[in-house]
Amino acid sequence: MFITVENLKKSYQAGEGKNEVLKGVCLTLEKGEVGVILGPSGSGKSTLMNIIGGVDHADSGSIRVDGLEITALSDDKLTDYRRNSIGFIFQFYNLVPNLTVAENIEVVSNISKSALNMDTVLKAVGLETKKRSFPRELSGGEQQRVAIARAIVKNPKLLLCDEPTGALDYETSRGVLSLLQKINRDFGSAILMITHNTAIGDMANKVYKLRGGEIVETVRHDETLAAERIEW
Ligand SMILES: Nc1ncnc2c1ncn2[C@@H]1O[C@H](COP(=O)(O)OP(=O)(O)OP(=O)(O)O)[C@@H](O)[C@H]1O
Repeated sequence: MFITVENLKKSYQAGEGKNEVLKGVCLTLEKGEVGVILGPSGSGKSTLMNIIGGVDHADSGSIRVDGLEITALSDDKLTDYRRNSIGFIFQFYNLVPNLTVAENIEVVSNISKSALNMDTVLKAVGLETKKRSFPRELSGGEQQRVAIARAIVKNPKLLLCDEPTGALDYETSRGVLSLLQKINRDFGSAILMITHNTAIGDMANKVYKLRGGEIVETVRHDETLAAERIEW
């Protein structure tokens, strides 16, 4: 198994008491699979993803990514893991406004051990001609493509996507989902995606439904739908 999350628990302090945000979450993903985490606001989706991405710490439980036990890593090793193994994509693209498209991508490729070639990545996201543009000169969909290029340039084992289409219209969303599907196919990165949109689950090999910090249902698809065919 490529990713195994076992009995993951996380609480935050809330006044005098504790807010139990993850109550023993388990999930698995094979190499190159797409997983979707569906759940209402506050169900713990971002917390789960942050812990898998090495941005936050669990209270207990285990996460293995390609044989590496994340919960046991020192801070330095966790930084290495975040820097080299994980690509992050968010709803709001988090681009640096005064850097060009190429420079935004270089911020990441310069510190990655096995960075891909800039032109390969720009071609993969269809932005060859926008290399010298600034984010303000791009549409929302194009900015998200830059964010995707920045995430994949490090050649990550796992792409973590938190509502990647949350700020985009219907057609642009489908374009971004289709691009993620193509990247999954061509680069072999596993994808774990958070969404409120149940229809997006149809493009995933596995759908995990999270409610109140627990996985209440797991759906496995033997066949996945091409993003262009998803409707909502
Ligand atoms: N750093 C933190 N400190 C304290 N509480 C937190 C922290 N991060 C998240 N929480 C709490 O954990 C709960 C789950 O938050 P989380 O962001 O994981 O939910 P979510 O399912 O991603 O929600 P949304 O869809 O609205 O983004 C919420 O009650 C939130 O207030």
